[in-house]
Order: sequence, then C-alpha cells, then structure tokens
Amino acid sequence: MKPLVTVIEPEGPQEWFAALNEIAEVKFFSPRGPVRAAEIDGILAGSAAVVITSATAVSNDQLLAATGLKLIAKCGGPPSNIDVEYAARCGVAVSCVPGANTTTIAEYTVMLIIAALRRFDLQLPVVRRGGWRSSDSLLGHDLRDATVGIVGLGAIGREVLDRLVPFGCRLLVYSPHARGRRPDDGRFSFVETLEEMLPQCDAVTLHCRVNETTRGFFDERLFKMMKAGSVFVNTARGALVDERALARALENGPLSAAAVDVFQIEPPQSQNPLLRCGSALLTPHSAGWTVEALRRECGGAVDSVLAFFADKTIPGLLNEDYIRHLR
Ligand SMILES: NC(=O)C1=CN([C@@H]2O[C@H](COP(=O)(O)OP(=O)(O)OC[C@H]3O[C@@H](n4cnc5c(N)ncnc54)[C@H](O)[C@@H]3O)[C@@H](O)[C@H]2O)C=CC1
Ligand SMILES: O=C(O)C(=O)[C@H](O)COP(=O)(O)O
Repeated sequence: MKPLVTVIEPEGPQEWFAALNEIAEVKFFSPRGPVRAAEIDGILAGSAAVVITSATAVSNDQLLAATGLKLIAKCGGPPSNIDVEYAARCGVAVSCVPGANTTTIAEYTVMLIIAALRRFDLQLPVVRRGGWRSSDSLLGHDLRDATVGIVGLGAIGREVLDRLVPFGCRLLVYSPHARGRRPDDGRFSFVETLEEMLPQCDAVTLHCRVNETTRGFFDERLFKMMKAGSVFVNTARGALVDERALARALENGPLSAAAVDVFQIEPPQSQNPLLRCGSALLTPHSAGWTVEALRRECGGAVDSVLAFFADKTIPGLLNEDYIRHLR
C-alpha cells in the first residue's frame, strides 16, 4: 500500500506536486476559512509525510501525537513554525528548501531601493488624483550617483550586491564575519562598523538574520546616524528593526523614505506606526512571492518527499544529526 502524503495549504497548483503520485497516495488540504487545530491533528496523525508552508504551525503536542508521521517537508526557507529538534525526538524528519527565493528577494530589493530613491510613495498617487509633476518633492535621485550600504553579506546580500554593481553606484558592505577582509575585486568596500557606514549612505538595505545580537538592533541610535534625506529598505525581517524608531526617523528625519516588506507582527496591527507614515512604501512580505520562486519551493519539497521514500539523501534535511542519532 502506498503511504499517504498530505499537502497542506499548497502555494501552487496540484500539478506541481504530481510527481508524488508515483510513490504515494496524495491528498490536498485547502481550507476555505481559518484552519482548526483539530483538523491538522487528524492530518498529521493520518499521514506518513506532509508538505507544509509557514501558514501551518505544528505544535510539539501534535508532533508527539502523530505516531505515523515520518517527514514534514516545508516549502521555502527554514521553518519558524516547527520545533525541528523536538520533531527529531518524535522520529519526524523535517526538511526545507533553502535558497529557492534568494534571487527573487534580491531583484525585489533592488526595485525597492530605486522605488525609494525615486519617491514612489509620492509618485504613485499623483496621476490618479488628477495631479502632475508639479512638486519638487517628486524629484528623485539616480542610483548611479548614490552610495548604497548593504548590511549583511549572506546569500541574499551577495545577490543584491551583484545586481547593484552594474548600476555604477558606490557600494559599502557591513557584515561582521567579513571584519578585516578586503574585497579583491574592487566592486565594493567593506566597512568595519555601522557607525562608519551609515552617515555615508544614500540608501541602506538590511539582509541579516534575526539572532540575539540582531533582534531590534536597527534602533533610534542607528537611524539618527543616517544621512539626511537617505532611504532605508528592509526585506529581511521586521524583528531586526525598532519600528517606532523607523517611523520617527521618517517623520522627523533624517530619512526621506523607506521601503518595508517585513514587520514585527505580520500582518501589521492597526497601531503599527509605519501604517501612518506616508513616506513608507509597505508591501505584504511579498518579496519572495513569484510564480517561479513558489514553483522552486514546492518542487524542492516534492524532491525531499521522493528522496525520503526512496531512502536517498534528503535535500534540505534540517534535523539530520538528530535523525541519524535516532536510527
Ligand atoms: N522578505 C522575504 O520574503 C524574505 C526574507 N528573508 C530574510 O532575509 C534575510 C537574509 O537572508 P539570507 O541572505 O538567506 O541569510 P544568510 O544567513 O545567508 O545571511 C545573513 C548574513 O548576515 C550577516 N550578519 C549576522 N549578524 C549581522 C549583523 N549584526 N550585522 C550585519 N550582518 C550580520 C551574517 O554574517 C550573514 O552573512 C533573513 O533575515 C531572512 O529571513 C529571506 C527570504 C525571503
Ligand atoms: O523564505 C523566507 O524566509 C521568506 O521570508 C519567505 O517569504 C517566506 O517565508 P516563510 O513564510 O516560509 O517563513
């Protein structure tokens, strides 16, 4: 008998998961309204593997109770909705699809940098309101003549850098693991500190992960160091930024505009001060939201399930050490 694989809240059409039919009985769970925990309990308990997204939180109690469950394959980056170590202790392997949207985020980030420098916050409503190019405030800035600061030179930061180089702008990079290093290609310069970088930049874009040192680290002190009229872009995580401080920097200076795709609480609550900042371009965590990225994410999850049932190395397996220890 084929194992049951359930795809929960798929982020793509069923044909993206068709390869699973070769090895499994495949069910899709696409709720119309909010998902009830009891429904997920039943799916986890009845499936040998599930494919999930970040929309489905899986609790430790659910993992413990799902005795037949062997694999959770998450579409996209590392899950914040599963305790991976605990899953291993329950005999459940967890995989994800790292890097599937790296280029997608980088492209979007470059668009947001330009959109902020060209003041899309002011431009976009003008024509619809019957206005025209009457205000000096619509005057933007060329990217070519700007100094752009990249904070965090990881997978996405590097791709943003690669895409900015052809624009001819001056590029400064701050990334702690790169301290003391010199780029050998002359395309950019490393800076040792944010204090050195921020006063020089016309645009600053954030690309680090959230950890104990970076949580809320972009605060009032750092915003105050930024150049008058500069712009700030965050496609990384809302938790990296003190949103109140960002709102104040937009309202009172030094920032002229910001572009923000990620929030401390998503979707942002009505009291989030950024919602009242007209000079903030806000998007709903959609930097990675393209057909191609979702197809790669879903395809990667399918590959993990196929590999698992074929007893092959599972791409993107997160709890290999724990799982090996359990076997
Ligand atoms: N908006 C979206 O849809 C998406 C957002 N992301 C987010 O983008 C961010 C970057 O992701 P990746 O490039 O894949 O991560 P990564 O782990 O490859 O790179 C993070 C980099 O930040 C550096 N770093 C660590 N502490 C730092 C600090 N205090 N200051 C400056 N840099 C520091 C690290 O050394 C590393 O080079 C993450 O926050 C991730 O969650 C990722 C995918 C999609
Ligand atoms: O891959 C990431 O990291 C993202 O931010 C994606 O936009 C989606 O994240 P999750 O919804 O999979 O956490």
